[in-house]
Amino acid sequence: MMTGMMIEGKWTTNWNARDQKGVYNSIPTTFRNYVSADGKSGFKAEPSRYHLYVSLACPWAHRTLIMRELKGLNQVISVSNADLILGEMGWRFSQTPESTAEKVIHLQYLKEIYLKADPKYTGRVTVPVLWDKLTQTIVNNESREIMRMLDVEFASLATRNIDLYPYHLQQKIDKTINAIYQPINAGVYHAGFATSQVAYNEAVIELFEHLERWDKILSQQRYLCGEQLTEADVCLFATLYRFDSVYYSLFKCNLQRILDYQNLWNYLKELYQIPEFKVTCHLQHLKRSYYMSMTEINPNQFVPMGPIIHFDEPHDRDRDYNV
Ligand SMILES: N[C@@H](CCC(=O)N[C@@H](CS)C(=O)NCC(=O)O)C(=O)O
Repeated sequence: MMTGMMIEGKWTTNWNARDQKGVYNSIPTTFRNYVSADGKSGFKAEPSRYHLYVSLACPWAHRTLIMRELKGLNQVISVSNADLILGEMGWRFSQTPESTAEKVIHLQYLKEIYLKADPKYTGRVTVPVLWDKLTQTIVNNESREIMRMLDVEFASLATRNIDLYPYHLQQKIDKTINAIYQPINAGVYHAGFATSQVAYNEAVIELFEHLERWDKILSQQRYLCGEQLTEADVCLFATLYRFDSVYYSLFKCNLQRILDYQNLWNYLKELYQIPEFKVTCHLQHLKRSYYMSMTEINPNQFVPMGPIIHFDEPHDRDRDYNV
């Protein structure tokens, strides 16, 4: 989703995220501080100190919401949900049945929150954002790092005893998160926002090669890094969950549906059926958000009625993988 960006503290809608070949490039995230358990980073993990700004449509923000649920951090970290539509002025927070007014610093737009953290900010204004109420600044706006902080640094405040970054799997988890990032998590956006046939073709071919590969791996093991649910699964889930409803049609990632992959589809159902994943899933909201916000690729803003997806159907993932 793209609207404007901030240059030296000024909002502009006059920019293009594509290069001359029509390839969509993501701009690196800029707030990269870290909350730590001991506070040595300058940001100590403490209850009620931090706030998350998210959109329920956004797959990157979705990672952080799932982690917050899995760790049982709901009372520790508060959340604001952005309005359904990402408009010309970027994400906005107002009180509607589907979004929450911004009650922490009492600002309407996410860009105002970025400016409060850095009046000369240059970069995209994206969710998720982890805000520190104590020092009144953005700690971090990179989903992968926020997810990791909630998992590791907030562990002593967690009310659920689950570790998604276990010591013996750490290298594998990092490698896997990296391996799925470019071709799959970002790959759907590269396809959807490409402005040349060549760039679109390349993104789609790469995307489906990687989906195929992970489908095979998941025929031999239950989760991406083996027999244990990890952060890497959270990262893949957020993309797979949106795939058949949004990326297949709106972004033209349509060589196959996730439903057509025996293992990816059953894996997706299994994760969806975990209560802490399910409460973060809002398919109707996210469909409307994508189809109505992305006027560049869907100018009439129609929202398709289908497909009807039975995420609650039984899955086959509790089978024996050693045979
Ligand atoms: N690198 C960021 C990317 C986040 C991102 O692209 N968020 C999108 C929503 S899905 C956004 O806020 N876009 C607003 C914009 O580009 O103006 C992360 O993983 O946290």
